[in-house]
Amino acid sequence: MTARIPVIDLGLALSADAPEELLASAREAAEQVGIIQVVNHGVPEELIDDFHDRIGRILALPRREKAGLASPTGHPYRGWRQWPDDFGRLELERFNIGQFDSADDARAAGLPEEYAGLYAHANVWPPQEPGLKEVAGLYHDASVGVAERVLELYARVLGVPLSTFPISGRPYYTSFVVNDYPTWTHDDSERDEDKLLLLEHADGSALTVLHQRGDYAGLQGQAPDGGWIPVPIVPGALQVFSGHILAKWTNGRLRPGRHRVVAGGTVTRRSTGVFWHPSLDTVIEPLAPFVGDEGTDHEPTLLWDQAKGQVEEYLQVFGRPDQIAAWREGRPYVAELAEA
Ligand SMILES: O=C(O)CCC(=O)C(=O)O
Ligand SMILES: [Fe+2]
Repeated sequence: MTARIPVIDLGLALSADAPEELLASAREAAEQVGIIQVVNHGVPEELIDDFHDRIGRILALPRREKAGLASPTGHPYRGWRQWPDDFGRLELERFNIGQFDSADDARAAGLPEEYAGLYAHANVWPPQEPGLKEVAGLYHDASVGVAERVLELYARVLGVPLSTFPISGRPYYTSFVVNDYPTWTHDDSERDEDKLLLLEHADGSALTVLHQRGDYAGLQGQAPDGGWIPVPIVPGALQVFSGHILAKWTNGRLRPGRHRVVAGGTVTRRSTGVFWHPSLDTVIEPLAPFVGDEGTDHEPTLLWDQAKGQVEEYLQVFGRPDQIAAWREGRPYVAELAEA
């Protein structure tokens, strides 16, 4: 059977009378690709539009003004940032929002002291868009609700109770990013591999809830045979990727959704991802119903051990020398771009 990325009516799929074929298509996609699109997902269209429009006004500001929205301390996951490729050509622009505005806010929300330092580098809230913070909060929370409902769907299609997954009663951990991809004017290669704006990867989350807008299917998901399946823009739909945590919980029964982004289209492509994880003190390991007689090859890992070193690891792999210097010295980093 050819792997597919279905569009699932989430409300219907979670209802008592969900059609069998709908549940089967969700299960097949989760087992084979790790990506679905969802509609009737419960996030109001006006909220998605409001967030999209507000962040769009920020991204449309002149570069000089946006440079003022870079993290004041060079944190790679706060505020505005541009990613040039090796030729200095703009590949991706991002606006990152931490789960809490500050370590104090994290403590006040009940995050144990040992983790509060993750939020020592404040969020950047653009003065140009005073309502952004509130709308971003609503959008984030609604996306978390979608992740929770998709996990409920996957529990259902796997035939296990939702309580199998260690997610209740403790604060979840999230990250939140807006991606803005330029149109690609540098060459007219026909090969997608020559026009990658975001390299293939699977997310480190349990589930990622994405919203995409543009005029072409730039997002692709990987099929079991290694081929790439376009994820078309379906108005109103959200995309949900299974991350490494879900794959590990299910002992590999559910596949982590590998995905990448290629250039194309005539307008800027934009996506917003909310990466949903269990609480930072969770030991991530295959869960009992998924471990048969043959056991598991997965070692247990503490989520905190993954989260605490994320910035250093990222900079070691991808950081440019001037970016690393800025971070070490606690000053903003704005990438050099080649002259257009
Ligand atoms: O832009 C997209 O569609 C995907 C973004 C993504 O994969 C990510 O931010 O991890
Ligand atoms: Fe991703």
